[in-house]
Amino acid sequence: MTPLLTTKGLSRNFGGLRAVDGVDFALMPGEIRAIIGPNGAGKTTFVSLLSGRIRPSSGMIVFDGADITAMPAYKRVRLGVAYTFQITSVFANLTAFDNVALPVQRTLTDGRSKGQVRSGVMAALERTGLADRAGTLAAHLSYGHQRLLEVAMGLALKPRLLILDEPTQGLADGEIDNFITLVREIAKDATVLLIEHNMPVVMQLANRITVFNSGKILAEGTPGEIRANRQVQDAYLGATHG
Ligand SMILES: Nc1ncnc2c1ncn2[C@@H]1O[C@H](COP(=O)(O)OP(=O)(O)OP(=O)(O)O)[C@@H](O)[C@H]1O
Repeated sequence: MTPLLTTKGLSRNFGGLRAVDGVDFALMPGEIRAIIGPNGAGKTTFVSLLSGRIRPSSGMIVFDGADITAMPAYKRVRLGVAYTFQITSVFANLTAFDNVALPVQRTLTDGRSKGQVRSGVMAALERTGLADRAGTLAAHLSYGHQRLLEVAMGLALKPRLLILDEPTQGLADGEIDNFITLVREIAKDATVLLIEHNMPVVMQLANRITVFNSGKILAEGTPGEIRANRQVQDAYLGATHG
């Protein structure tokens, strides 16, 4: 199988700091990949490079066989790379429906109709369980529902790769269970890359886990392999699960 996305020697410096340092990475189509690692390990910088939100200092990014290293973010969105954190800041004064209508309209480049927008919006709201909140102002949604609305906005772009940055942060336990179900559902027709600090979520959801430390990949493997990895325990898991 050919990877959906690869990086070669991907690096990003901030002044003298190598936030991402020579990363070789490959993501297979259809997988759910979690990125974990201590604070400041370079996780957000890495996914920001993939989405085009920031530019690499050196290295290369290939998506579906095309070199996208120099491609602006909006073109990557058209290719199917959606980064919720970047694209989908929820507008508090718009309804859930109108928030999702924004990315739906972006996907309908030629000849959009009201009916097409409506069905695209409702499909994304239904998948995230927000259909009955369509008319609610985003500001009046619970925090958990606002996070789900971000996912709905990402889904509305019909991504082939959906990148989620700490999607369960601030969710209640019951909402986390629903979120796990939702991501499994999304992964039936997309590849999912998520940065996640909640270890039970990572262990349940991920097919494979990539561990970042000091801008580099420290380890990669199945949840079982990562749990058993001494270096990972020392650098990260030990610190959070004493
Ligand atoms: N725009 C920036 N300017 C300067 N330094 C930055 C910038 N963005 C990130 N950094 C630095 O790069 C390093 C990696 O940060 P990054 O946010 O990618 O880590 P992270 O693994 O996502 O951390 P966290 O889990 O805390 O979100 C950190 O030392 C951070 O301070």
